Amino acid sequence: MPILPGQATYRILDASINRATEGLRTLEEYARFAQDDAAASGCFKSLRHDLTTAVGDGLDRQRLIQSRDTPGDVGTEIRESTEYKRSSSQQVIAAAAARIAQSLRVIEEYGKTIDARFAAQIEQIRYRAYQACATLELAAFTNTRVTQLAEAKLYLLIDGGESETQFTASIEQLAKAGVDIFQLRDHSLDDRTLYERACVGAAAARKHGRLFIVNDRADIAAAADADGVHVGQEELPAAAARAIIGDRRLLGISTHSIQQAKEAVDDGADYIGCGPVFAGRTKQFDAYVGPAFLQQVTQSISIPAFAIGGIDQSNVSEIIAAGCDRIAVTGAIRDAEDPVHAAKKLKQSLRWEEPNR
Ligand SMILES: Cc1ncc(COP(=O)(O)OP(=O)(O)O)c(N)n1
Ligand SMILES: Cc1ncsc1CCOP(=O)(O)O
Ligand SMILES: [Mg+2]
Repeated sequence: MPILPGQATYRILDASINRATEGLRTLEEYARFAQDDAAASGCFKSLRHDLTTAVGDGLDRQRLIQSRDTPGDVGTEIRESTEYKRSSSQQVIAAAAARIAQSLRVIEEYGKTIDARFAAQIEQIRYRAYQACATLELAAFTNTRVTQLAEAKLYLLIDGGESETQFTASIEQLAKAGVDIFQLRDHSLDDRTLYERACVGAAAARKHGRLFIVNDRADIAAAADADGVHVGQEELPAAAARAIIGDRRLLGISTHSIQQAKEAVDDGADYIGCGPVFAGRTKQFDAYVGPAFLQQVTQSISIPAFAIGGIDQSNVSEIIAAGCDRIAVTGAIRDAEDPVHAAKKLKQSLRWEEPNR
């Protein structure tokens, strides 16, 4: 069927309106279901609504529908190889944002040939869409776990406790006392109980804006929606753990030498554990790295590094003197007469203060 010039314009407009609406809907769903952000979701919904209203008022809907000729559209056969590839939700968002911007611009330009007032309305919608897309993209790219990790100083390795109730109560009390990261480390629990503790622990930590990591088990970390997993040198390799937990969860790796620390960075760790620094009651070792290793790490490693092993109030100053102000502990809090007080005191010791000059 030959296409009249006016019909071609309507055909372009129809395709672009559909594209813009689909893109807006894609972002609306992300804001609603992935970010639980009612304001952002509402913003995309009203953009969609305003676009539909502007089209209804400014264009002849019958002509739009009559111009549609999907089987005859030569463009449906042309596909870029990247068009079917989206390896993360961030890519989905970036693609949808680009589609919205382009299609609104097309509607505006071709709309000018029909009705200047309609084109001006679309221009306003386009500006609002730019702003909404930029805000959503920024939020999607910012991993709040990484931001929280960057600020964390006190990391506690904790077992599953006597019951779910006791476990969550401990996490809540210690989170208020200043523990920034909890790691569920319990080799005695069966998988089901470990998973259940991880679920309630992650929720309790999140309630107080703290992170919750699972020791050794990437599968349980992902299933329980924890913030990440911590693996040792003889456990899952970094790439395998990452494949299970995904890009948005944190990966911690134990390191015992500067080579291992550098490897961990290259392998994509978000943080490292450095130790064992001193002898402690929780786990026995044949050798200890001492504060000298911490000095090497603070001089050459850029990701957060937590000193671990036998650290308590009596020797935390040695860690700080080595240039490290992040510690991971078990016994210092677990075995204290007053664990909340012990956590508060450790946290105070880690606060960086401007030295007198
Ligand atoms: C923060 C942190 N650092 C080091 C370790 C030790 O991990 P690993 O060497 O795998 O030993 P286990 O904890 O699995 O016995 C850790 N768990 N956390
Ligand atoms: C799991 C682990 N890995 C190195 S040291 C350590 C135990 C930490 O516990 P504590 O602080 O009681 O020495
Ligand atoms: Mg381990």
